[in-house]
Amino acid sequence: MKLPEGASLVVASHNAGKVREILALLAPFGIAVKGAGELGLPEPEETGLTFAENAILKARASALGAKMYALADDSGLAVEALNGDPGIYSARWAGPTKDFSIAMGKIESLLAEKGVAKARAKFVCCLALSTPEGEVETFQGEVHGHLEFPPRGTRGFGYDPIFVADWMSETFAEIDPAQKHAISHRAKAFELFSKAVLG
Ligand SMILES: O=P(O)(O)OP(=O)(O)OP(=O)(O)OC[C@H]1O[C@@H](n2cnc3c(O)ncnc32)[C@H](O)[C@@H]1O
Ligand SMILES: [Mg+2]
Repeated sequence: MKLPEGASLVVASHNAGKVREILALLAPFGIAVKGAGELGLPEPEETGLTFAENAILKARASALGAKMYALADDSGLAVEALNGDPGIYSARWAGPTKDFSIAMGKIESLLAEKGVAKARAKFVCCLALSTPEGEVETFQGEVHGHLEFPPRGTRGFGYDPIFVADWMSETFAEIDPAQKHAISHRAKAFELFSKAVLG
């Protein structure tokens, strides 16, 4: 589907780190963008069992609520030695206070119990675009790498301080945001989205 000329877009996310990245990725396209928070849209319960199901339900909730096109992002970190956990539960592992040092510590202890060092992991991002009527399309991207402890860096958000992409030595929280946008799961999903929807 194509975004109609002059249509504005709601970014259906309540995560400030994600919204910042999505706005940076959208910036070159000159689209009027609004945040789900500023429109007072609720944060729906993420009852899906896949990234795509959750991205779709978030996009639809905002699109139908605002009567606008809405772009949602469901993403997370999947650790190979933990059978893909925390995966779609990545936000929930940080608990109600959204403390990612807790979530990263939990991953570190589970890996230590299994005796795994430099665990293979990937970030996954599924973007869903919904029309104001609730018709949806999804776009998925991944970036592969490994985990290093203790966490390093102050940039980025969430699990960035423990993730090192293949061919890199710094964590996603240490690199420049422009470098993250060149290779990230979100950037790869966004490339598919922009070609299909904005191209
Ligand atoms: O649902 P919304 O409102 O968009 O915000 P959220 O934070 O709850 O987002 P998700 O449900 O998609 O949960 C994904 C979690 O995975 C983590 N995550 C996703 N992308 C990431 C990235 O680029 N770097 C670090 N952590 C990331 C991050 O901590 C998120 O909270
Ligand atoms: Mg969420």
